[in-house]
Amino acid sequence: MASTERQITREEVEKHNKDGDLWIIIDAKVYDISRFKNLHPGGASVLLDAEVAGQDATEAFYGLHRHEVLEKPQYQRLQVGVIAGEKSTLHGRITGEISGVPYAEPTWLTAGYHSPYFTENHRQFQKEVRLFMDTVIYPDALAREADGKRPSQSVIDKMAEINLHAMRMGPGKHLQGRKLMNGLVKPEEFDYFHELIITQEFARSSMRGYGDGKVHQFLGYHR
Ligand code: HEM
Repeated sequence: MASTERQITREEVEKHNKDGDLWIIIDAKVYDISRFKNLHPGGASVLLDAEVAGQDATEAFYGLHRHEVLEKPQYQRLQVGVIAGEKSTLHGRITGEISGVPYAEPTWLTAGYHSPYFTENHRQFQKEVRLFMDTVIYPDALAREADGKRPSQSVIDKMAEINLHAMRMGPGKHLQGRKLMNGLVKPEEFDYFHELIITQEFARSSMRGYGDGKVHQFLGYHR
């Protein structure tokens, strides 16, 4: 059985509440932070606090960290099991997902908002661009941010395949005869609002801090 499936009771976790033998619960998952304690960027003392050591630290954790911290492999490895009979309820962003949080998305593209300019095709286009950003651009932006290298050729090729750069230049003759976004939008239907969506998606991904400057490099901007 993988260590992340091991069923552990809350009573058991409470026993591991001291320096050298330290467990905590975050969102029904049990983490052994005995050794990590001394490497914790937030210091060791907070982890030895009576309300944290051997306890459910979900609120304390989410008050101070982004969810993505727990998704990093070096921290995922700290998980030793799950609380018996309980289920995790918190998750990070779902790939390609359009946020339901009020004002997290451009209002004119949110469901129920009527606009004389934006059509269903624009909304579908937004979804496709978001999915492309999440699955193709982000992973490479993160990796290139870490190693300082240029965007991967494979990513540039994929961008060329859907004609992202051509679309980024806006509507016009240069789109004629090209297949845009796998055929989702016809060259003669492509308008400034489609272009706006692409620009917004790149800006959004930079704001989220995913490979910040690197995301702009994909569009040919420079820091
Ligand atoms: C498995 C458990 C934990 C991991 C992997 C972890 C990891 C980290 C990391 C990577 C940082 C650097 C900042 C960031 O990237 O967000 C950090 C900062 C911090 N952590 Fe934790 N942490 C854990 C549990 C906790 C708990 C339970 C507390 C509770 C009280 C805590 C309190 C803090 C504080 C006070 C900071 C400094 C925040 C700041 O400087 O703004 N951590 N932690």
